[in-house]
Amino acid sequence: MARAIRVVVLGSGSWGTTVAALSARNTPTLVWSRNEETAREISTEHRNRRYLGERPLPESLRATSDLVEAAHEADVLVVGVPSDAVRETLEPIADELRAWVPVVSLVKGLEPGTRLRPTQVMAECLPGHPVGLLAGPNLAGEIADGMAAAAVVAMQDDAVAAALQPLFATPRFRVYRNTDVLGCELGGILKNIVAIAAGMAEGLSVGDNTRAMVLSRGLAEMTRLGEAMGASPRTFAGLTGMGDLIATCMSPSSRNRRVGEALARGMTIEEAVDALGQVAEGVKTAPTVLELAREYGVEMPIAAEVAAVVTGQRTPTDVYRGLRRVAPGDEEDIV
Ligand SMILES: NC(=O)C1=CN([C@@H]2O[C@H](COP(=O)(O)OP(=O)(O)OC[C@H]3O[C@@H](n4cnc5c(N)ncnc54)[C@H](OP(=O)(O)O)[C@@H]3O)[C@@H](O)[C@H]2O)C=CC1
Ligand SMILES: O=C(CO)COP(=O)(O)O
Repeated sequence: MARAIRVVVLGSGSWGTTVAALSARNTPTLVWSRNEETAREISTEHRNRRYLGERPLPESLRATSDLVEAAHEADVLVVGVPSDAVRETLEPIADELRAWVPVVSLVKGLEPGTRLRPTQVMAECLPGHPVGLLAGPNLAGEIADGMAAAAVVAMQDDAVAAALQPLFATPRFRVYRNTDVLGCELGGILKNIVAIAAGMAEGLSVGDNTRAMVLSRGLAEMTRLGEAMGASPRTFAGLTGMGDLIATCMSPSSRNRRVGEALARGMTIEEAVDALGQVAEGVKTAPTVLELAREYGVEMPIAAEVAAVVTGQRTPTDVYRGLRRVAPGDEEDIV
């Protein structure tokens, strides 16, 4: 009998641990933490209290703080560290992985400096491995609580995606497939910026019409950039686009939305990020996305306002007062 596929998850934050817990229900799973104490807590107490409180983790889920040991075990490698830590995490294990181990990104931010998407960084660090992602409206706490949700495994090769699907799926976690890796990845990255705008709106107590405007115009500019870069516009209407945008902008537990709310209440960006104690990818990604928008000749007025606030050039109040700055054009003018 063939042995079971072994999944290794790099990163023991809220989402890395939650995905590892899903996978551990289906197949042997090991999570790597850079923190020895967190690895011990997961393996022996079946908890990750810093990120998931008292939620119990499967007893079968093992953890290690030895990155090379983790790499040696992987039949499938899942990467769940923040975007600015992907390269430094993967470079040391490039020669430790077996050939052709599929790499699945959970990461929703661009690499600062290079402007590369996480799957591009992964392909650079781990040449020859199939690289894709798992994304969708997946707030970690809700999934760790067993609430129903859905996600997408995006891989260029649909056969690889089909093999990965059952590793993460549970009766309450539906996993779809998509071959538009670029569109699925950009959806998860760009919605974080709109979520900061939605958080600012929340902190300023705007009306529901304003909330809806931010979401729908946010989706329009996400789609516009995605199509200019070569993604399918249809992807942005799905789970990884509109789905993730709605979940993140509506949920008080979204870290990106919470940063926006804190800014609207007068905190500086440094205070807002410190208070969070977890990653909010939209903060560093907003200025980087603007550079991409310029390169592709695409208008992204919401991202521009968010970038101006997170870099301290404007306040949330100025931004919402400044909604009139850009004259409205044709609504259908997506590209
Ligand atoms: N949380 C969620 O609901 C979802 C998150 N995501 C995405 O998943 C990615 C990971 O986020 P999430 O788990 O939420 O983040 P958290 O902030 O909850 O955890 C980050 C994890 O990465 C580790 N880490 C941070 N910096 C480094 C580094 N330089 N080298 C190695 N490890 C590092 C942290 O270790 P330590 O604890 O030691 O600091 C921690 O284990 C992000 O891109 C996020 O956007 C995607 C979908 C849902
Ligand atoms: O990506 C997420 C939900 O799908 C998590 O969003 P936050 O990082 O804003 O919490």
